[in-house]
Amino acid sequence: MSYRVVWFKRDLRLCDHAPLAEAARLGPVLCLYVIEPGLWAQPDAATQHYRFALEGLADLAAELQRLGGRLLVRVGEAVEVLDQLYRAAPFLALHAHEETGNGWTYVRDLAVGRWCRARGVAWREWPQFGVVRRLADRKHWQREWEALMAQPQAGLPALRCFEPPWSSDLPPQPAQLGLDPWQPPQRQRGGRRRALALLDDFLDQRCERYRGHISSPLSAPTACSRLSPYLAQGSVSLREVVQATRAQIARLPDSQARARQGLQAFLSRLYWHCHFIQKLESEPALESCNLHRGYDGLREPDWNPAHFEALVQGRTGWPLVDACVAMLHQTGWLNFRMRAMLVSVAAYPLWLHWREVGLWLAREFLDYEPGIHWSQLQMQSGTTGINTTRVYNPIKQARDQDPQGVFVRRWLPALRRVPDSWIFEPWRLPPELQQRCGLRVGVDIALPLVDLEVATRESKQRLYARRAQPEVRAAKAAIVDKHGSRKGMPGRVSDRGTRVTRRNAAAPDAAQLSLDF
Ligand SMILES: Cc1cc2nc3c(=O)[nH]c(=O)nc-3n(C[C@H](O)[C@H](O)[C@H](O)COP(=O)(O)OP(=O)(O)OC[C@H]3O[C@@H](n4cnc5c(N)ncnc54)[C@H](O)[C@@H]3O)c2cc1C
Repeated sequence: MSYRVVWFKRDLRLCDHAPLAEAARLGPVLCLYVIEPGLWAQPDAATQHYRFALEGLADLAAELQRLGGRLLVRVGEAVEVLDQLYRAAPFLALHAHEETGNGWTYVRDLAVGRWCRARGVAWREWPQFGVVRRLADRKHWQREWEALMAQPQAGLPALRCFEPPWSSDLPPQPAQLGLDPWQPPQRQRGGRRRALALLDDFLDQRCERYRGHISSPLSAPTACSRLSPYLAQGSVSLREVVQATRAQIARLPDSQARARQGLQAFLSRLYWHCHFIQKLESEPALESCNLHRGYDGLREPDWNPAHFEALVQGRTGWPLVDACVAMLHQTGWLNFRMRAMLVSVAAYPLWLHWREVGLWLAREFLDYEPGIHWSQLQMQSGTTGINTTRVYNPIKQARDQDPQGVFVRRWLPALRRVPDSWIFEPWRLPPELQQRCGLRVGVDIALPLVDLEVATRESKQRLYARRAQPEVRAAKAAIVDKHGSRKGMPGRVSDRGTRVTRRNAAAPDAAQLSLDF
């Protein structure tokens, strides 16, 4: 019997799944998920991502079973698995969503394409985000995003499942895939049911606190939607979330102005989600090379392993930075402002190149989404050439976002008894007070690695000197053209929180910097 294979990757759902809907409309379907050892061996992969995917797979398998279907899970490289399947039971076509993943998935997809051509199997792919393959020009991108989000969700016709020739493989243990077994004990758990519950709760209740509460690491965990890992694994589709949000806005009475503002701000994030992934889609090299090649060699020769190690261990000596690292390690999540601050501290006073820092954070973030992640890493490190430089001072951020030191004391228990006046600069504590608080500076909390003010000033000077070079300035226009946001994009406000005007519109992505209000 001829059938079509639907290859599930980071789209673990049945709802709004165009490749599945189309395959089911045409005839019998085999639903396949491949656990690819090569993918999990990449330096950006972590046990938490793997476990989260398995949790999503369990929900997907249960949903399929309810419809009388079955999910086939195989362990092996994609081309190998497809070839074995084809030899056992030839199929007509391979259906999948387009994936803007890391360099490894890009190369794997090329290999799958070659295999399909060699076997005469039709490979059909559908976009799952507002990301356009082979985009010629950014000018009309926003229109395309709107059109995709407005399309009706793909409905699933009755499923006729092709009975696979084998049973599913048992998923290997993370260690068998070469993964470090650590996973954050308080991380979010995967699966569509959890994603939908979070979405409902956010749209009904939590959106009221979205504006004004997403910058502080204290309020952000409940004020933000927390949908990011589910969007990254595709347990919900972006279109589902956009449409549900728009429907909720339309239902809200006038009296619910705060909720409406919150939801509108949230919608602008969903838009930026795709804006950033589009950058990686259009420029796959940005995962490992500076977007603006004029910044090559700026930080590379000065790699300081001691600075990197201190950052990863949460031993920079700046309490807010170390508390964020501690929270991230336990939960797998941080809000936008604290992520930006971490990267800024790494890139400026610690003068670390973004690539190693980005790999570490990719493993730490449960929601790792290569397109957003690498674009943000470069943006916060000043190597895109098109963004206003924003350098976050971790002491000022602590005073603004955690004025009573509640967050810092929660994640750094050694500081619990330190009085407020010293809480963000414990190295200034007089020795007798240190003794009274039971704190040994240099032991319980590290001494700062560098003088924050001096190191930040020097790093900015180095960056500005590079930026002022005529050839660096000259190359900027082409990057703006290819990657810059355009006038009229949702949430496009300047980095001082004001709307982008014609006068300040020259810094195309300045807008993004203020997205956390
Ligand atoms: C250095 C750095 C690395 C980042 N890496 C990732 C990553 O790997 N994966 C990821 O999903 N987000 C990343 N972000 C963006 C942002 O911090 C997270 O999307 C957000 O904190 C996730 O929480 P949430 O779902 O509650 O967000 P909400 O505020 O509820 O936003 C809803 C959704 O909008 C999207 N979104 C939100 N903020 C942004 C943004 N600034 N840019 C693009 N899309 C956005 C996400 O999909 C998010 O789930 C990164 C930010 C920085 C500064």
